[in-house]
Amino acid sequence: MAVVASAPGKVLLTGGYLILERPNAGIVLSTNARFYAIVKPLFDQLSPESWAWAWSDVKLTSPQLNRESMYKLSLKNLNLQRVSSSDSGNPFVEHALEYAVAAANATFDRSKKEALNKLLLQGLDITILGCNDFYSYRSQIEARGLPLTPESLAALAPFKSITFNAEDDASGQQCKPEVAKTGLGSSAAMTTAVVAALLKYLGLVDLSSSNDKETKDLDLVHIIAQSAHCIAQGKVGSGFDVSSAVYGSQRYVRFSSSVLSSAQDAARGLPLQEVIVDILRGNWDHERTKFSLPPLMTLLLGEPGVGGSSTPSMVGAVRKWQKADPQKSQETWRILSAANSVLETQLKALSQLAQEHWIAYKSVIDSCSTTKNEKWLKQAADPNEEAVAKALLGAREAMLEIRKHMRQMGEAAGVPIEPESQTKLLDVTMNMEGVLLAGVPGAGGFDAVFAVTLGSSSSSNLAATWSSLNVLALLVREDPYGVRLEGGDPRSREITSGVSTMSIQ
Ligand SMILES: Nc1ncnc2c1ncn2[C@@H]1O[C@H](COP(=O)(O)OP(=O)(O)OP(=O)(O)O)[C@@H](O)[C@H]1O
Ligand SMILES: C[C@@](O)(CCOP(=O)(O)O)CC(=O)O
Repeated sequence: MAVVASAPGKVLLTGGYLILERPNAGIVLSTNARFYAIVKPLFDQLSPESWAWAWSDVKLTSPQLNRESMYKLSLKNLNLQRVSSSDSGNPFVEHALEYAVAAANATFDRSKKEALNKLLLQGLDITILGCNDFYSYRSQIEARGLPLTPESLAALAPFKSITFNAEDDASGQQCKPEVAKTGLGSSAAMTTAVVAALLKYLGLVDLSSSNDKETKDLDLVHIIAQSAHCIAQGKVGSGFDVSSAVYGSQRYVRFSSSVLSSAQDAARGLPLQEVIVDILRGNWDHERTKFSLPPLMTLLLGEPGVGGSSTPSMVGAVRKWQKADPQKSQETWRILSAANSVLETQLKALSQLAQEHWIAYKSVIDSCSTTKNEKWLKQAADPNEEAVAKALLGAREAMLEIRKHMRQMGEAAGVPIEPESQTKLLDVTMNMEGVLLAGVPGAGGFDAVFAVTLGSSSSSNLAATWSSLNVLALLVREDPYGVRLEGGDPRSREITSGVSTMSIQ
């Protein structure tokens, strides 16, 4: 029987770079863009000779990249060996598989281990699929002469094939990733979906109910996915992307990287069976608290160019600057950290006001949705409305402060964190009626920008303005849910629900 799990992509609203160091926090919103993993047996029945086999056959298919790889998984030392492939493999899925099987092996008693071996001898057939929102389709839309609008995106066939970035960029722009992506964290969502589907398939987690057991299950998915993701990436990032893929929107403080030191040793030859025990027993000290946008606010993403930026090279440059100019960099980080906290506090205050004074809250949001920010305070008719308007303006001020110092950090480190073209776009965006905030998410650069709009009409107005500025408004919205089990293959769901009236193949 097939198991299908999915995990969401993310947008880091605050905390880019700072979140790499404890105890700095970041606000991360998960999205309705999801990555799916389908796991099923490769063979219908156990072959009569299979009892003598010391390996499991694994097939990994990535239809959007037109890739298929075959592996052998040693049942003795749990290592995965690629035996044939149309490409260079997928380190994220490969590590996810090794770690998930090792976790089952380390946890199960003898009889469960025998059942596990039998299941593995039936082989594993893994398919991975990412929603279109993870990837850039701008070039195809432009090439077909279609308008740069969300409607053109909605007309694309679901799970469309992915554009690779050209290796030699004619513009000479550095930092381009392998596939043309929007910056939603495809590798973290992919790793998390694969780990969840495998742990469920192997019988280590349940994931179908919401109780204490569910939290324990999610914690297990998290530590396995986080370890596999770091090792596959070859670096220990802050982990906000994996955490939001597992638990959904949240305020996040990173784990201490020492928890992964033994996994890093594994990359240098320590047996996986030993490493996994350390990972399972490790002191995972990350903090996560519930956070989502206040009511009547919409998260929007706009893609200003094609292909996005590669985070690791930007992080490297910022770290170099921190070493070269500790005094200035500490000062910038202090200001950024304070501004991040103010934005968080104002958004929390708005959620609170919505809860306690809904009528005043709704009335202010409605009137602000059609007016520019200079008028927001003047429109407030009583103290409660004034409190709402003040919190909205406080959030804007904090965002402007964050942008200013992120820009300065980029200039000092010599990397385009908020490059000039993005600054112009964000300024126009933040000055529109009904727009609360706009910024570059995460590490910044040329990935899609985000905006938070107020009320119902302002998001379509913003999409239309972006389109006139040659910016493609994506279909992505905030969706606070993390990893989950799915009822079936998402491709059959798309077909049966007859999603789009017209499909661009
Ligand atoms: N549908 C897919 N099938 C197989 N591999 C994929 C798929 N989508 C993305 N990948 C792989 O995932 C990796 C993307 O990782 P990378 O860290 O560059 O981007 P990201 O996780 O989206 O980063 P960001 O947080 O900046 O968005 C690439 O190696 C890419 O080949
Ligand atoms: C720069 C950094 O703080 C954020 C990167 O975010 P993103 O991948 O650009 O969304 C790196 C990290 O947190 O791992």
